[in-house]
Amino acid sequence: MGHSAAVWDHKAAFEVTKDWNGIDQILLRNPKGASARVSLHGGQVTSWRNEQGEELLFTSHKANFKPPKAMRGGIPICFPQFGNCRSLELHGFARNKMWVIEDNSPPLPPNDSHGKSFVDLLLKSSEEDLKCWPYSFEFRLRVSLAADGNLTLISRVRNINGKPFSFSFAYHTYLLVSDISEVRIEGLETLDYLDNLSQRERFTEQGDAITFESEVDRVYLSSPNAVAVLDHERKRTYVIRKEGLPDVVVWNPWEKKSKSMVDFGDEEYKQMLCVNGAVIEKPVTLKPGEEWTGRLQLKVVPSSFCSDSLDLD
Ligand SMILES: O=P(O)(O)OC[C@H]1O[C@@H](O)[C@H](O)[C@@H](O)[C@@H]1O
Repeated sequence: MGHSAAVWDHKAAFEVTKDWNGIDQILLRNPKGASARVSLHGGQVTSWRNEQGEELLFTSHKANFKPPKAMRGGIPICFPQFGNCRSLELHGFARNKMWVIEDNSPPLPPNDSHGKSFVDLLLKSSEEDLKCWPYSFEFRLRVSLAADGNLTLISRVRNINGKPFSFSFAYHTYLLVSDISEVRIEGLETLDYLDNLSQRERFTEQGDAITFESEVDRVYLSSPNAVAVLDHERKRTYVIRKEGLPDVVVWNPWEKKSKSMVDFGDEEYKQMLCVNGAVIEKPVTLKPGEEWTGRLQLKVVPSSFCSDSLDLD
């Protein structure tokens, strides 16, 4: 199909294989051996590995990869809503749909593909979606892996019909951490957040950095464009950079909720942390013909690269 994994000359370089449910998945590789996997089910990134082959995203051992539910882990796409504010299913339908590969996606600025291995996916509203959300859209997702191993997701949502619509959105990123008790988030201090554990009541973050000792389910509002997740035990830091995504969901189910989730191990909360980029408090409104773009870049740096030099502005 014109996309060979061996190609490395600024063209899309990917390989399509089947997962164990027979669903197409795309494998992206870079020349140094880093890789990422994207499933056509949900357009969900299911794996991201560094040059040493170490996995960087969490996937539950009890994850169910069978459609129509999104699998527990990786990076599910929440659209056209995050949460369950409307009559739609929780976190919207996009994560439960089959996406298609788009060979000639409308161009993005050249620096979005230069030197990267990438794939473009497309989701369009189906007859079934129109019954519960009567708006015609095209959702384009580019997933790219750069030569330095950084993973970038670019979402473009276009209104292609006669009436305006509004949506909320999140990349529900499940980061793999060594021990949740040893993890700290920087970049969200002093911000206001909505607490999902208190009927979305608004609070102001008081801590110098966010640490974990119980269930957390919050939406931090209007955050800076970079947030860092420091994993002391593994001596590495995830740096999340985002554009068009003002809010950040921070979620860890902790012990009790973990036990109530059928597709999640009782102890797995210790190894995962959802920190992401989202648009939740002020939904995006698109008039016919308008398009919205939301970018998320994930990068891992050694923790010796101390937070003072992370430049989280
Ligand atoms: O089980 P789901 O639908 O993937 O949702 C997982 C969690 O996602 C979080 O973002 C929500 O804030 C939680 O309330 C929710 O439980």
